[in-house]
Amino acid sequence: MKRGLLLVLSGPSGVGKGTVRKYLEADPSLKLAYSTSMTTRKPRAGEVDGTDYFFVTPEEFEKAQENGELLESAEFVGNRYGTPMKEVNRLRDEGKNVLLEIEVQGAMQVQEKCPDALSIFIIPPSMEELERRIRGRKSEPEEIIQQRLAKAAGEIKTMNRYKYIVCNEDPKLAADLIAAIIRRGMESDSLNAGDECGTV
Ligand SMILES: Nc1ncnc2c1ncn2[C@@H]1O[C@H](COP(=O)(O)OP(=O)(O)OP(=O)(O)O)[C@@H](O)[C@H]1O
Ligand SMILES: Nc1nc2c(ncn2[C@@H]2O[C@H](COP(=O)(O)O)[C@@H](O)[C@H]2O)c(=O)[nH]1
Repeated sequence: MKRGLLLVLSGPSGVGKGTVRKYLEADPSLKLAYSTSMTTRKPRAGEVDGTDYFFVTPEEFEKAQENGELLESAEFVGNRYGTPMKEVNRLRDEGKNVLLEIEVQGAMQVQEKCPDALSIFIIPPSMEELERRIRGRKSEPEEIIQQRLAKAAGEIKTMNRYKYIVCNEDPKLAADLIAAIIRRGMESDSLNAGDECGTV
């Protein structure tokens, strides 16, 4: 069986990564499996442990990191986030294309460890629109919104370190463009020849 791809979807908070992902997940031909991250952030209303994130204590996060269980990790606006590696490898071995939805520090770590990863950076149509979206979501207090927006400009400057850049003006169009990138990756023999992304 052909090993699945490793897909990295990154971009500033509020750009619409999760929204675009939902469109992609609705297409079974893409054989996507979402990698559920670990975080020390508190759950938002409606978020489910084990589905949206594995919500853990700082001590549990530290232990996972010390045990070498994380493919990548980062601190983002006061909380820690990381990708459990074992599950990523298991799903790829099953032929699934594993999607990481992560911020830029983690995306850089993955690109270094796994040069075959298909990395995609999502940009907003404008900074004003990014602010409208992050505010419109009403999921964070003002202080955190300000911190996330302050980070966004620096994050956008890293976009040329990704294989693809997609503007999310319309989420369905952005998802269609990303689906085309994934299909092309699925047809390539060189991308998923068993890269050494680390094992647990
Ligand atoms: N193309 C779009 N046009 C207008 N609104 C959008 C678009 N894409 C996403 N949104 C809205 O923007 C808000 C932020 O989207 P979303 O939560 O998907 O962003 P995110 O990048 O996953 O954020 P985070 O990184 O903080 O998890 C949501 O309210 C969503 O409905
Ligand atoms: N480096 C990582 N970043 C991650 C991971 N899981 C999510 N994220 C990113 O963090 C920010 C904030 O997320 P939020 O849910 O608090 O809005 C956002 O950009 C996520 O994509 C991860 O495992 N590693």
